[in-house]
Amino acid sequence: MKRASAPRTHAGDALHRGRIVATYGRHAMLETDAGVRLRCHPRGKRLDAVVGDLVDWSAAGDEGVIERVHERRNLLFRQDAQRTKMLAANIDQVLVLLAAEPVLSEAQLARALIAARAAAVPALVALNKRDLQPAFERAWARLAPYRDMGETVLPLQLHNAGPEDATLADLLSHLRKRVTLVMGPSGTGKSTLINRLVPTAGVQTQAISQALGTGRHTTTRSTWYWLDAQRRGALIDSPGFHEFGLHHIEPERLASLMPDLAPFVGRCRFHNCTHRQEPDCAIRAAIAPNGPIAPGRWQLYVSLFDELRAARPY
Ligand SMILES: Nc1nc2c(ncn2[C@@H]2O[C@H](COP(=O)(O)OP(=O)(O)OP(=O)(O)O)[C@@H](O)[C@H]2O)c(=O)[nH]1
Ligand SMILES: [Zn+2]
Repeated sequence: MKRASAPRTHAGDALHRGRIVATYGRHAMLETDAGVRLRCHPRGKRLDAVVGDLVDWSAAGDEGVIERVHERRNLLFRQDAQRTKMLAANIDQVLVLLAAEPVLSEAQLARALIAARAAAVPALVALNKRDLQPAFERAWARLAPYRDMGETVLPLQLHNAGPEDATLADLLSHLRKRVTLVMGPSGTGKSTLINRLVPTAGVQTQAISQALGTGRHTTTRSTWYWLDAQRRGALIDSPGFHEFGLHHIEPERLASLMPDLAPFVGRCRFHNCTHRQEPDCAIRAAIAPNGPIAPGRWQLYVSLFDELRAARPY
């Protein structure tokens, strides 16, 4: 019986499969199927691979050359007037980590959820620092519209938790065997969470910084951490949450990406209703303090719509 020969590059070098676990500038760290990590760079000038990508690579000395990026199941990115940033590919879900303090920005949360939905990636919200009262209760109440629209919102306490506190275990049950992109504003506890769930995270980060030649204090763009020795679940941290640009989303698509507005899309008098001031608008008719559409959510929609429309040159 004839054996299939291993795939090769045009130059005849053997191709291997790997996964991108960190990127920095033109360089990336890839992990082989056997779990070995090595530094790699793209065949061409630009690195178009992102954390989570599956790639074909060939060996060049003790480095790898990325020959091809496999087709992606999904790709999460943000885009503002200046640039487009790919955050991660092939993920199972996004975790938006918020906290009692710093006071949460609903606009930031809404943007992250819209970006996830636009990429067809499920999202999960956790509100950390339950020990900080009454700030926690206040923040929890502000998240009521999100719970009402069906988002999963979990309370969390990463510090000062009593022995009977089950919030971290609850969150973990949502993370097991899944690949989760963790995002959230500065100071909500992302590093604390990753260090609690991935005891070797610090060592891993250091190894990556050394291999990619980044400074000791610069963080790479995104980093992949396995949650378990069997390498089934993973967390990806992603810096730069505050300027979560949505310029890749057409304004006309916005309402359908907001779960509380979406059921009313297509029910307005005008088929091209923008839901801002047109008569007989089904979305505006559904605005009420206790839902289905909270007034603040509609205001968020309007300001985002205007921003996205202004970002388009026509
Ligand atoms: N009171 C309280 N503090 C917490 C809790 N979890 C984390 N913190 C603290 O919150 C602060 C910020 O936590 P980090 O893990 O550094 O936050 P981060 O999201 O990684 O922040 P950046 O690195 O700036 O993005 C630290 O001082 C933590 O000790 C908690 O459950 N309760
Ligand atoms: Zn309308």
